[in-house]
Amino acid sequence: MRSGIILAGGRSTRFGGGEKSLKEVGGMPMICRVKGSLDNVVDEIIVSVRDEKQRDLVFPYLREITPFVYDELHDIGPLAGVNACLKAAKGEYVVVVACDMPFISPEVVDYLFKAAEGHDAAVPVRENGFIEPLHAVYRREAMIQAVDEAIRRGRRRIAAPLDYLKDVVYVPVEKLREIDPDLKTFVNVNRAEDMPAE
Ligand SMILES: Nc1nc2c(ncn2[C@@H]2O[C@H](COP(=O)(O)OP(=O)(O)OP(=O)(O)O)[C@@H](O)[C@H]2O)c(=O)[nH]1
Repeated sequence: MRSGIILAGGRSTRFGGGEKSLKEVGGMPMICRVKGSLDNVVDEIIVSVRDEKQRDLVFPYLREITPFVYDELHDIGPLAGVNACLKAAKGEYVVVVACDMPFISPEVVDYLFKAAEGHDAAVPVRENGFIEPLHAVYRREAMIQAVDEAIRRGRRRIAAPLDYLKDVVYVPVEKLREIDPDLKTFVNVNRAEDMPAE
């Protein structure tokens, strides 16, 4: 079984003004686009929000996306969402993505699931060594322990748990061009000016 975790508990401080995940790209809120991209590649989707208040305020019309999972730890950033959702998920493998990646490719996600099979994770890596831990597949049980360890050591960077996984497959991003030639799957909207025209 495969699970999909969509992280949406951020405060969108760089974007400024309003809930970033609900900003529309191509006439659809980004988070709905992300969900649509995962629908056919995973067996369940979990949306990670900070707390019930955030869900009620900003996702009133996304209630069909269940379950929502709330952070158990606060003010530590995305790792809090990963931590809570991994425990709620049922899949042996999970894909973790951000809500602000409007062009996620289902084919790339499927490729990463297959690459992770029998390993602890499949994480895209760029030629310059930059990795994409928020567009990656993890073996859930191994990642639960790795995230716990990172948090216990006070390490909050989203890449920190990788140091505690034994067997990570790094997938060259260039290899993924065979599936997604323009690598739009990694487009990440952090600021208002990052919003695609499409
Ligand atoms: N559940 C949860 N998700 C978070 C948290 N912080 C960030 N995220 C999510 O993690 C992903 C990456 O977040 P960032 O880019 O670091 O933060 P952001 O809120 O999107 O934007 P900034 O506030 O401008 O940094 C996004 O999908 C966020 O919604 C958190 O504290 N809890």
